[in-house]
Amino acid sequence: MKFEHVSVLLNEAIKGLNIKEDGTYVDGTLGGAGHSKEIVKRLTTGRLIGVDQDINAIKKAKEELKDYKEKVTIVHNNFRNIKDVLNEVGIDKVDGVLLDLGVSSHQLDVAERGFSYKHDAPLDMRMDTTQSLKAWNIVNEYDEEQLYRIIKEYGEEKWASRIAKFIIEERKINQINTTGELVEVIKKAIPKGARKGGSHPAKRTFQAIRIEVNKELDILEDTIKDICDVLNPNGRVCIITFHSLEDRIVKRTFKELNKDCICPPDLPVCQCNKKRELKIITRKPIIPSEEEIEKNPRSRSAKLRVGEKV
Ligand SMILES: C[S@@+](CC[C@H](N)C(=O)[O-])C[C@H]1O[C@@H](n2cnc3c(N)ncnc32)[C@H](O)[C@@H]1O
Repeated sequence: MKFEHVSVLLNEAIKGLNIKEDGTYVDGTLGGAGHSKEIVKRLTTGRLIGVDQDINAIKKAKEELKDYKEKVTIVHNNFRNIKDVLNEVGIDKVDGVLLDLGVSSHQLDVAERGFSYKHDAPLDMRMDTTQSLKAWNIVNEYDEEQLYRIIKEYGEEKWASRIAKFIIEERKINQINTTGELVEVIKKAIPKGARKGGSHPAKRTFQAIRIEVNKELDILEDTIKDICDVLNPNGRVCIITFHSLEDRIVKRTFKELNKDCICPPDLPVCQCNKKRELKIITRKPIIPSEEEIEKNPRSRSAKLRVGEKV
């Protein structure tokens, strides 16, 4: 299958990175290399380190960036390991880091990856296919309380309690092996009246399971702090998120990094010694134009936040 992915907030992210032609940049989420290509085109003596945890994305990015080989280093890894990745390629500090979070359209479109409720496929959802935890393990091995917690928290699903209960009931009879079987259980759990209109009934639960499989939220705060550590002064971090849970973490972490002392106000002298590390460039997140949303409906929920190392 062709690797199709339309980059979201492309111009806005490139502008946000404030690219210097001799700078060093990291794209932590290479995907189809749409953003990376625009970064590398702007470099003369500069360098781009591209990272993705999905081996298919790595293959695609290598092909897309083959004309820029001398300026690009591509690494199959999780962006949570950004410090190790830079260490391994002998780089100490960088001038910008981009994270365009979530799944690519390609990952959603390849049925056998098991990300989509629109195709029937084994329950997988791993971005990194070398890891052992799959959606199958969550659906068939988590207890009711764990299922409820992730569906409620990561899916913000109103019917989380019923969905968790119905999954457990189904498991007493049959294992749930495919995305299609899971969709049927979710449909049974959500009362018919509540299913009219709006989004697909399985959308939120699938999002929740995907986040749990790939530990998408657990790693975000620490990664942003690590990014801040590796940025040169005036270096930029640009993060594109696709749902409110991710955006909240980015907003909160940027705010924390933007603060000086965080001691309780009644302490006469500062004991935390915390220094402001990041200036917030986007007070409000940048969102796609109506034109972009019309051309690429997947961009609808995107938000870009930009910070600058002080
Ligand atoms: C939305 S796509 C990026 C698309 C890319 N910006 C483009 O324009 O083509 C997200 C990519 O990030 C990767 N990804 C998500 N979380 C990751 C992580 N923690 N570490 C490394 N790659 C990750 C996914 O495998 C996917 O290929």
